[in-house]
Amino acid sequence: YKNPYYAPGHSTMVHLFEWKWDDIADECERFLGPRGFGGIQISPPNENVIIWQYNRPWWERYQPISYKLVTRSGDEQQFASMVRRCNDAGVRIYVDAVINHMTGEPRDNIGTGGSTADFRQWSYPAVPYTAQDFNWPHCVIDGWDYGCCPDKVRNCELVGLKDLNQRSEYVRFMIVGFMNKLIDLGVAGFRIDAAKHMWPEDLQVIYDRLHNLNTDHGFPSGARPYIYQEVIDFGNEAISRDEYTGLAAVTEFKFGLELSRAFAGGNQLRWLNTWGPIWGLLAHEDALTFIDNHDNQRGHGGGGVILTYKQAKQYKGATAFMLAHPYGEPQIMSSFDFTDSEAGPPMDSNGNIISPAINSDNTCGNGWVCEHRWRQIYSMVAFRNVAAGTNVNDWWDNGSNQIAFCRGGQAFIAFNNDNWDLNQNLQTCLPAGAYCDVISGSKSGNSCTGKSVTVGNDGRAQIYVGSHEVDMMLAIHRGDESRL
Ligand SMILES: O=C(/C=C/c1ccc(O)c(O)c1)N[C@@H](Cc1ccc(O)cc1)C(=O)NCCCOc1c(-c2ccc(O)c(O)c2)oc2cc(O)cc(O)c2c1=O
Ligand SMILES: [Ca+2]
Repeated sequence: YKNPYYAPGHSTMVHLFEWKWDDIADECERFLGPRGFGGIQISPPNENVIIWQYNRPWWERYQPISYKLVTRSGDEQQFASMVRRCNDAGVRIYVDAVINHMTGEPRDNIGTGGSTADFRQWSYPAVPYTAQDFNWPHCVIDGWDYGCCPDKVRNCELVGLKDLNQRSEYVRFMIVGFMNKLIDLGVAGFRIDAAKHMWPEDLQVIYDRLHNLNTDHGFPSGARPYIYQEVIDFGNEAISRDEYTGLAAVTEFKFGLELSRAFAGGNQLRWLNTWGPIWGLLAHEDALTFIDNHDNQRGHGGGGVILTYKQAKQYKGATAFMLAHPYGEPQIMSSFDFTDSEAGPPMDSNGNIISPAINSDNTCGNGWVCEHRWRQIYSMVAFRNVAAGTNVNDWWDNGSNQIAFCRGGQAFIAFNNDNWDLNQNLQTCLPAGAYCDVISGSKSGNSCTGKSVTVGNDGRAQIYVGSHEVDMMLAIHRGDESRL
């Protein structure tokens, strides 16, 4: 359950938060496939309750009302078409699976597929679930339960959301049926939402009943789904993410916290020369890593200050480090612009999601940020692909916030987060020749729109990153995007 099964030459997952299925399929063909992205995390594809009371908040999609594949992102036919088109473009699909709970008790009683429920009777006829399928006696998790009482965190209701009993054979049957339908449609795996709120032994039973990935979508026979479990754990709760790493991968929330601290200036970059498990991070094969996610970019989920698209220079620096370093399985957040942390995606007066506009310079409009389309970010996906299979070597730092390292003999990157210029003759580990810096520009024909770097026969080059430049890093590699 720890192998994403990316297509050869592809890496890196992007969370296309709240995107519609037709737009995702287009993005796979016109951008993500050609740029070597490995996969996409999509928003929950099953029917959720409609919450107009808070003007369609983003979190309404985390309140299931049925397992019908009908949401504001599209219907079952559009979902199937997206998976087919993306797999054909070499881009995998991972589903955000909300299986811990159903809805709370919202004011309105109608789902995105027209289903209704009787929340107060724990009755969801569109599944169907009835009261016997939920944990009993009904209780709500309160703050101190996280510190004292694992049983309550699993068996009571998370913020009042009706808590399913995954020990029930019927509930397991319905959840497994929902997930196997998605696997048979060609998805490559799942994010398990709120995994901390479910018993590991119940999850193990569910995972083991999942089908192998569909070989008609290019997966090897016998391939198991890639599963990464959302366990928000900063080490101060009774439940530890270590209870879940034996089952499948786990979201590594400390990763984004530590890199945000380093790139926001709270910790010197030189300390990153030991980046990896000795920082208290999960083992490499267990870790789904990210700077920010849909929840903590809005300040929820505990921890500390997290860099987002709103701190562009530092965010691009931290993201470049995430993609340049071999540790973990990285995920890039792709957001819509927001000031209100509850706000849902751009929508028209009927509540239909507005598609991202693609501008002439390949950035997004209509309120979509599309971090994955920022040159400094997509260029680092190509960097990561070229560097696959190599380690970090030839680390250099200036004792504070100027660092540089190679990836084998394939790629080189330098960062400058000090208030003075980086201007050093450094070992790039690359063959002699000319390279385009893929951060300040790109290769165009046989010239560079940004900086160019000349590497000598000894692999060394003069590396310059001014402290006032738009970006804090310079990256070159042996791939076509950089090598002249
Ligand atoms: O802010 C939110 C939603 C947050 C959220 C949603 C999906 C996630 O995957 C997530 O990690 C957080 N929801 C708002 C509004 C809200 C929604 C429903 C409700 O009954 C009450 C309020 C909110 O203020 N929520 C309370 C703080 C965030 O508490 C939530 C957590 C959560 C936060 C920190 C933890 O350490 C933890 O173990 C769980 O997970 C969810 C998972 C869900 O599937 C649906 C949820 O409503 C929530 C969820 O409310
Ligand atoms: Ca639960």
